[in-house]
Amino acid sequence: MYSWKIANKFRFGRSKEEKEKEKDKEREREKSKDKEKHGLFHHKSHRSESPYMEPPRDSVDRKETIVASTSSIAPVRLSSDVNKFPTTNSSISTGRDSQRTSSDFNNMTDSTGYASNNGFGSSARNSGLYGGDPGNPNVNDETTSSHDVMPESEPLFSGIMTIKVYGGEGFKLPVPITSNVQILKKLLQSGVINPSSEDPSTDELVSSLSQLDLSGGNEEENLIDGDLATRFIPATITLPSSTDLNPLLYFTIEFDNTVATIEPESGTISHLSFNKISTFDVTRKLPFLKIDILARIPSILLPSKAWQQSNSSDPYIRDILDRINNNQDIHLDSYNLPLTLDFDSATSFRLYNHQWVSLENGNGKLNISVDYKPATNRALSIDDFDLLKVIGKGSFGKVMQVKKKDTNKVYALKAIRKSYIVSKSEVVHTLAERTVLARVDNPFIVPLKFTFQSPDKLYIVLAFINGGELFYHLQREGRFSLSRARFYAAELLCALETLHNLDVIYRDLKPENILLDHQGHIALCDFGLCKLNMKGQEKTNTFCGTPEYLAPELLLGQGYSKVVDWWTLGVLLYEMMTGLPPYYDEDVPKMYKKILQEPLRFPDGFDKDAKDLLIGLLSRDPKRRLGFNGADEIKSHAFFSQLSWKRLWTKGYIPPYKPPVMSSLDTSNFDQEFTKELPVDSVVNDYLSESVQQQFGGWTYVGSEQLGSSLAPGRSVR
Ligand SMILES: Nc1ncnc2c1ncn2[C@@H]1O[C@H](COP(=O)(O)OP(=O)(O)OP(=O)(O)O)[C@@H](O)[C@H]1O
Repeated sequence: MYSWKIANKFRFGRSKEEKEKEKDKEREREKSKDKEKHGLFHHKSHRSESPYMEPPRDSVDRKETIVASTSSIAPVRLSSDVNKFPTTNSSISTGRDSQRTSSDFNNMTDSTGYASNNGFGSSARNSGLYGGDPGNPNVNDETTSSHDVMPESEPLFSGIMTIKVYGGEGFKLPVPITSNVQILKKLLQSGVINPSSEDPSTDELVSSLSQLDLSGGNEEENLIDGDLATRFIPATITLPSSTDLNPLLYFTIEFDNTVATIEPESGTISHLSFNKISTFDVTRKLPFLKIDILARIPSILLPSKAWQQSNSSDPYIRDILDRINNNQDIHLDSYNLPLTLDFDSATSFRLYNHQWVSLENGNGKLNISVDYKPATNRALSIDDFDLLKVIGKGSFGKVMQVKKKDTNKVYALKAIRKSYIVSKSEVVHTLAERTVLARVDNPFIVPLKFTFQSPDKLYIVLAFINGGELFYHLQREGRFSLSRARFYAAELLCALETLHNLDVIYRDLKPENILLDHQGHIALCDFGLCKLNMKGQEKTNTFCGTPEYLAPELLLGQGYSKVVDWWTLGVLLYEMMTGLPPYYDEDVPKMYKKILQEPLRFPDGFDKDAKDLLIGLLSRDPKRRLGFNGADEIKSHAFFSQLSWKRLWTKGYIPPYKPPVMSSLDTSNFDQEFTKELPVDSVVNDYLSESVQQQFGGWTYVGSEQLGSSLAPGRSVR
């Protein structure tokens, strides 16, 4: 993942330009130190010298995944050999980032003298059949062929769901708003109050409102109680300083992590009219769709600061006021609308007909209809999408924000050049990514919508997750509060548990691979390092992952099982709570040595339960690591005792932080380096032999597990 990219220490073969940049950076750092010494910086707080305390975050680079496919390059004998760890600079083929050719890869010898040739010839590598430890029968290595990672056939299922929202009733504002006459006048003029009623004119209404004792006991300020406001205040307003219409209330419908925002057309807060239609691509039989009601109250409508201070002893009100003052939307209520998609219907179907749906906590109701229409299972092509923005670049190609032409739904589309992955011997990993995504069904894993291919490229269409990477948020904030770290760890634990239940090891947990959705829930992405078919305690031996997150058994080349993922969960929790991974060192071999030998240290005052959990997860002996006997072991730890896993599973907790996302089109959480690029699907003219093309058979996915190798014409869009 490359957004918010900063200089990368772990890439090897750094160019002259990069080295120059680093020197410049070093000079800048020196200058900064000088400035700090002379008191020119007052915004940076001093940090402890303690090794486990947080250094300036900007000294921690984006962590680069390393992908090496041999078991023989990793083993290091403790202590005497500890300085001979393979590093990305010397010995580990990064696979994705390496400039080496595949034949270099075959005969590579690292600086420690460990040969990296795994016994497979170059033809095997070129066809993606690489990796492994042929000498060790107990070890399951990357000898998987494309047939092993290709999905079994499953019944076809896909369609289009149309949701019509007619109106809503009974909503209210969660806080009183100011009754300043100027503002009220503007507000009341800005919406259609209630065309059918015999309401007095705006002026009359304003004057009658200002004569009311609306202060609710507060003599000094004239306020309109949230409940009362509902009858007068339009649902959509223009503010004194603007001409734009803003909804005070809106709601979102979420299906399979694709979100539609429904804003009112007219009416007052207690009596809204929507008249909106939204269509969703259905590729999985999910049991419900999620409806959330949110308030977007401009801070100009809030009572004075003095009022806020004297009335914020209630944590609920305080939280709401904080959010409004920080321009955040307030979650008011939600409802999981049950869906019965479990039918084999070749014809259209009405699931709800003008149904009034009451929200969970009784804060209003909505009138809706839901229709389902089965789709014709044809393979998609790039022509089915409008390309909107570039949002990121992976090692194999770019990721674009796109809009599907028929449903108008916004997705992330990852385009991968076939010839490139073949040349990097990454066919198996790429197929594994698609297979895992197609099989997995977990609320905290980015949902796959479709895959298709052209003669030159593979395409993956995913739900567009627009709250930004966890890495980005952690960088900005330094560290997270205990409850926020716990929330993310719990959702990730569920995601990893699901993968393990499918016999998949994830292998690359880190903040860079975790996205936040529009509400602030976790969406794990980048499944390019997944290892499939890992039953029980079965071991594999491929040296891959991210240096800071490598588990000791992986470094020691002893073979590793699913339990490595629990180590990485521990590293991530530690990083979220302190700002740095536990054994972080700029020098990679030193960091590996620390991972194997250094005691685990905690800052003073570290939460007792968190400490105990981390000691369990970061146990160097995989057999004694918490989670060795399954995820339940971790779930029942005291650190999570306040959590209902059932509720968590349904996204039932309101996330502690909501990223600033205005709509499904919003790309403000993505690096401008990408978003300012022209979104084009570049033309390539690679020749791929029939046998190479055959490896990609079964790639195509439109909600069914398999549409074979169907090749779309692959016209490039300009
Ligand atoms: N579903 C998504 N929604 C929003 N953004 C996404 C999505 N998937 C990927 N991205 C963005 O695109 C970037 C690259 O994606 P990704 O990491 O999957 O590519 P990759 O080639 O596998 O990367 P890597 O080189 O790290 O393996 C990510 O950093 C992320 O910012």
